[in-house]
Amino acid sequence: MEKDADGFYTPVAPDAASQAGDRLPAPNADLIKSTFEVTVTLADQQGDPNSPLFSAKTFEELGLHQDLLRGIYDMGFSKPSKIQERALPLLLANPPTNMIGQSQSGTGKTAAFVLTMLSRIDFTKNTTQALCLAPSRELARQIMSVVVSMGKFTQVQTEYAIKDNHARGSGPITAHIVVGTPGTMTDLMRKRIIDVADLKVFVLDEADNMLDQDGLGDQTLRVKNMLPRDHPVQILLFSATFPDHVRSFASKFAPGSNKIELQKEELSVTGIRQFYMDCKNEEHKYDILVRLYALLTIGQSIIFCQHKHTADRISARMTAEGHKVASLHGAKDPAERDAIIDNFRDGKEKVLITTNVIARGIDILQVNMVVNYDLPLMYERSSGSSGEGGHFDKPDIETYIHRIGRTGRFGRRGISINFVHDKKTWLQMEQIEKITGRKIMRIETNDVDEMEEKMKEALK
Ligand SMILES: Nc1ncnc2c1ncn2[C@@H]1O[C@H](COP(=O)(O)OP(=O)(O)OP(=O)(O)O)[C@@H](O)[C@H]1O
Repeated sequence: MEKDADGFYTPVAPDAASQAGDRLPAPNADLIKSTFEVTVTLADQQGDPNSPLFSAKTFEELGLHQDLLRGIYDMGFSKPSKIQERALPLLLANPPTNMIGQSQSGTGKTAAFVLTMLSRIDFTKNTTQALCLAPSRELARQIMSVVVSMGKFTQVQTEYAIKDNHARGSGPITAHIVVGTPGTMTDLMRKRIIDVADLKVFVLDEADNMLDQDGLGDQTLRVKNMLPRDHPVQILLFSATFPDHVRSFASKFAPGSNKIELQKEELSVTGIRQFYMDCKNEEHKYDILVRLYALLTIGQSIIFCQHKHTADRISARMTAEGHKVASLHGAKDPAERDAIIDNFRDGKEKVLITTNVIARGIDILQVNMVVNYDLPLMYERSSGSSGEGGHFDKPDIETYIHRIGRTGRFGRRGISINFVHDKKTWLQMEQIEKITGRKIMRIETNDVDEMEEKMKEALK
């Protein structure tokens, strides 16, 4: 079969809150009352998408199986969030329709697609019927924990497609739902360890990243091109961001989709107060981070660096100086990565120094502070004739939105602090401020009391 210019084959139709500090921000907002508006575009252009018929105020009215409703309530959810209210009626309708769903970080996208996967499984068959891909093993493991919690009262069987999880020679996977990262998923499908003949739902979480040609696009497309072509598979793409350059590819990847979109100026939630600190130079950034330590441990915090070696360097230095911090990045081995994120999730570590590996999706409610030790930058290829080389000069707006979205989850308050240390980084931050339309306030670096005051105020 021929592939087209975009590499497609014929398109297929349609916590554990824990022992963290005692001054945590309370979930102070009911998301159902949230002010952000979404635009709903229906695939078949039939009906008024703003009619109440297309939204669900309660989980009961979705016609879910009793076992799934029990799972939802057991997780402590009482009402659908805004994205769930708008997306679930469309996701669960028959015949199944593809969906491109966008809503801000921490607003409940996971539950929307997990419920869809669970509600479409035929539990009388021991075959794989839903696949879900995520950009990191940490996120795949988190999604799996939602599948397991929500499916607690069903007979759902699950399996991972992440590195080092499926022992060599352990035989075919027959689990109903497989969650993983694209490289391992491709590998297991190629070796026919995963058989997708009965597949009904295919989900991409963090879909803009999963489809980006500079990201995981090629690997994701390989998985897509191995899906069955003799029956429709419902394709669901979810993210808080869908930059213009992936939007049209996304529409081709999930043809005939219903779409839920955010306005550009509403990409990040209002509960996150954003600050910056003027540092004198790289070394001063380190000094400031150390001075912030007491504040970082009020709740939990994530410090983002551009490079693995920076994360390792500052965590080693802080540890040597008697501070308790952990570092996590993609060069660590899988078992170590799992232990580090699990300890952080359980509140055993309060400060996590990391890279973009956990910039997306990670949901740890106790995280009330995010520090951009380095601003997120995008790799730009040189326009020269050789096409070789490139540079990191432009701010990566999407990654910024996802990074700060690790705090302020589901209506909670959180703060983010950017370290700027020269003209270039200042201009990059100015660009972020302009594009996201959200004010970034200055905090004085040599006045610790003011620093503490402003932060406590922001978390109230
Ligand atoms: N209806 C609900 N009622 C109460 N809590 C909910 C509800 N839906 C989701 N949550 C909680 O909200 C938090 C954020 O949800 P989730 O991780 O799905 O956000 P997200 O939209 O996928 O964010 P991101 O864009 O960062 O991936 C989770 O802790 C989840 O348990």
